[in-house]
Amino acid sequence: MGLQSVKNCLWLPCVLRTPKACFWSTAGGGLIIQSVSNDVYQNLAVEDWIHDHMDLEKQQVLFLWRNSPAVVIGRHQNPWQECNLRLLRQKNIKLARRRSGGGTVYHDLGNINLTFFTTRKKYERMENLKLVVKALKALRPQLDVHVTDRYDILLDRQYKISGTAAKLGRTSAYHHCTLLCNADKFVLSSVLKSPFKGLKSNATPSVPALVKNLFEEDTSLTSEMLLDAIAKEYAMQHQIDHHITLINPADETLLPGISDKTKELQTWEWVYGKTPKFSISTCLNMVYKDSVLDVKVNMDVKHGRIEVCNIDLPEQWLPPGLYSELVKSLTGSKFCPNEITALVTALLRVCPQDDELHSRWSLLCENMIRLM
Ligand SMILES: Nc1ncnc2c1ncn2[C@@H]1O[C@H](COP(=O)(O)OC(=O)CCCC[C@@H]2CCSS2)[C@@H](O)[C@H]1O
Repeated sequence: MGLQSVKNCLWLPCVLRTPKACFWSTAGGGLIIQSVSNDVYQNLAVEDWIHDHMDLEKQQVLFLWRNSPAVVIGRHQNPWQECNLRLLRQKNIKLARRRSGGGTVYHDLGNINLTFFTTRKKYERMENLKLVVKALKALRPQLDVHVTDRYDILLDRQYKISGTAAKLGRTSAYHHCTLLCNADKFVLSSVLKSPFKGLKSNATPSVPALVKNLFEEDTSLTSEMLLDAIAKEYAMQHQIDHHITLINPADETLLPGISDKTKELQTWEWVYGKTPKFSISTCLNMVYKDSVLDVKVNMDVKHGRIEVCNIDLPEQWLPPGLYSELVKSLTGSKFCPNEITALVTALLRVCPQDDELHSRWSLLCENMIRLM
């Protein structure tokens, strides 16, 4: 079944009922839905919505979704430690923090995401992954794919094609996983490299792996074929019809409260502010008038904000008043280039207009901002 034969929203005729009743009135033991959006925040919000609103005792759900380029970190991770934030900004790649634990992955349209929603009691990652492997094998029996004991799916015994994470609620749960079809591996590896040295934290570290795209192994495969094969296998195991119901995550009528969920996932406070406390101890090698100046910088960052800040500048390099103003305004600020740029620009404005001071200040600030 291609996308053209995908049935439109099954619950459209029942928008006047409560959302729960609405989902309820669809197929018996399960529902397969696919997002029409490629926005990572909207799609993660759909996960939250289903987790919070649906009665998964009555029917389990498989949610299929793909995102435009994004890096997705785990709930307890540190984005500065996990990826190259500067490169993400340059390339316009979104950064999202999901609610499940685990490591950092790269998404683009060449990567499929699958979310298996069940009650907490019925949550079974291995079964879900075996279902995916079975679907792949049904499509291409010669594929050498298997599930590892850390719930990755490997191709040819060594290449990761799928990573897993999960969220267990009080009564509901979901297990979601990726499937690399033809993602940009060059971008994947370059954005998942942190330039940071000297960062200390208790955040969950990712477990880097060699990755491969399924389409490298078989060029005749398409994402639609894979989605369809997975939907078929899921439908068979749940004894439901294998129609894929399209869902629009921007539809407040169908998913009341979804836009607030989407907005929350986009906030700085969620993406960066939820980072476990960390400290940075680094040395800025600043080239000034043909010599290299080593400036030690130590910072403690809590909730994404600078809590303690020490910059070890040579004496008299900056007027002492300006130095203490700098440290004072950095303390409490977001560890974020935009915020720091605004702050140092404002500080310089109240300083004497001296060329020498100006170039020293710019050099220091540029180096500090590059850290973030
Ligand atoms: N898209 C994708 N798929 C599989 N493996 C990937 C991907 N991107 C990066 N990687 C590799 O996995 C490691 C991190 O492995 P690690 O085991 O640390 O983390 C994971 O696997 C998390 C999977 C989360 C899945 C969610 C499903 C929907 S939203 S995100 C990374 O360093 C790369 O080497």
